Parts: sequence; structure tokens; C-alpha cells
Amino acid sequence: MMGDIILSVEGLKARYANAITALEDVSFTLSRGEILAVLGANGAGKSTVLKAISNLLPAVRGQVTAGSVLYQGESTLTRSPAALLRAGLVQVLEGRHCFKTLSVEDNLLTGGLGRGASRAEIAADLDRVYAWFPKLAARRRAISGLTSGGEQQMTAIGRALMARPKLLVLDEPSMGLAPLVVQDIFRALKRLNSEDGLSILVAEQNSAIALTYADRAVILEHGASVLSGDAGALKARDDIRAFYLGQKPAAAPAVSAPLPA
Ligand SMILES: Nc1ncnc2c1ncn2[C@@H]1O[C@H](COP(=O)(O)OP(=O)(O)OP(=O)(O)O)[C@@H](O)[C@H]1O
Repeated sequence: MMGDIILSVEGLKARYANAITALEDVSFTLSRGEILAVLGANGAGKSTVLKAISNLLPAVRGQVTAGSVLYQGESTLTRSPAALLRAGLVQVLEGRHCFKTLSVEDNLLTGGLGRGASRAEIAADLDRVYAWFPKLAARRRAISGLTSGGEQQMTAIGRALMARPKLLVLDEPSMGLAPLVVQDIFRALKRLNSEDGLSILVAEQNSAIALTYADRAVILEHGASVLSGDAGALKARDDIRAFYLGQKPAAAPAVSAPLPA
């Protein structure tokens, strides 16, 4: 299903108002129909890259100072987050943002607003979300704030799906969730990718799960993309994961042996 490039990040630099340089030099591409994982230790710059992509950095007093982000061939850095959303670039922010006092279904419905879709289209989209996440169907009338962490994450993803993304961007969907719930979520993402052709960019600290489900991965260290390659090949390289992702102490990996692209 892989084809042309839907997202291209080139030489990206960014900083926050307090003048800390958050991104030094980040480059990668994502092909249409691909799942790409952005990996890196705490503070490596994953969230900053994702916010830059959706032009959300100005909202947190950050700015891109160099480089480019092209979504479907056009710069995202000059377009509003709302315009990008309408163009199919939809982001699920870190921390399972739901409207806590609304029901699960009302949360999902907010994701379909602003598209000018008919009632019938909205109803069909809602059914599709419930098909991807059957647990949400069972909890549709529940108040979101009273549902489990996993259900809140599914609600946040479901709301993003209601906006009909072409590229779904997720910031640490596994955060704070039990392993079985994380697996449920990644399985649903994989099905959305393989059955619906959805392109997915996912930032994760949980490299084991991300590398299990992604096609390719890019590793960030101190705000720079230092390595990218086939997810299976990266998963097999314990030394690389240990060195860059801080999972256990290791000697510097022999990166001279290139990974298959
Ligand atoms: N709003 C902000 N204002 C100032 N500095 C920030 C802000 N957000 C992040 N930073 C800094 O930018 C750098 C990159 O942070 P970022 O959140 O992008 O990393 P991350 O890889 O997503 O980490 P985490 O996994 O902890 O979310 C860090 O040094 C961080 O302290």
C-alpha cells in the first residue's frame, strides 16, 4: 500500500520562548499508507516534532526556526491547525484529551463537527468508529471522565477518526496504560492502516510496541534524528534500542552497518 510521500520533514529546527533549543535537525519522510514510529528517550523532542507538523508550536510559545514540513507537498508551517485538520492532518495529543463531562458518543460527535457532513454521513462514521473500537460502543452513553484510561484514549482516537484523517498523528498513545490495553489500541491502529489505508505517525517511548506495529521508525536524540530504518530490523537490534532509547546500559552500537531502508 505504500506509495507517494504524504509527509516530509526536512532539517527541522525549533525552540521555545525560553530559548531552549528543542529541535536541532530532524528529517524523515512518511509514505502514504505507512506507519512510521518516532522514538526517543524522554525529552528527545518527539512531542515538539509532532506539534511542529500540525503547526501547534505557536500555541505553546514555540517556533520553528529552520527547515520544512510538507504535508501532501505543501508547507504546514503557514497554515492554521484548523485548516490542516480540514485537509486531513489530524493529531491526537498526548494525554488522552476528552471532554470529561460529555458522554463518549458526544465526544466522538465533536470530532465530526466543521466538516459540513450530513447526519447520515456522521451516523455512518460513528458506526465505523464503534466497529474499530467495540469497547466504545458498549460505553457510548458513559460519561467520558468516568471511563477507564484505555477507553479515554480510544475516545480521543475515535474523535480524531470522525474528522476523516488522511494522516493520523498520535503522541504517546500508550502512556500510562496497561500492556493489554496498549496492544488493543495498536491492533486497532494496524487494522485502520491495513484495511483503510490510513497513514499513521506515532511518537512513542514504548519502542517495543511501536516497533511491533510500525513499518519504519526514526530515532530522535537530543532534538536530532540520528537513525531511521525498517521497524523489524530496529527491533532486532538490542544494542541500538539500549543505546538510543535508554532501555539498558550498552556500549555504543555499530551503526556503520546500515539498516535496510
Ligand atoms: N512548552 C515548552 N516550553 C519550553 N520547553 C519545552 C516545552 N515543551 C518541551 N520543551 C523542551 O523541549 C525539549 C523536547 O521536549 P519534547 O516534549 O518534545 O520531548 P519528548 O521526546 O516528546 O519527551 P516526552 O517523552 O517527555 O514527551 C525538552 O528539553 C523539553 O524540556
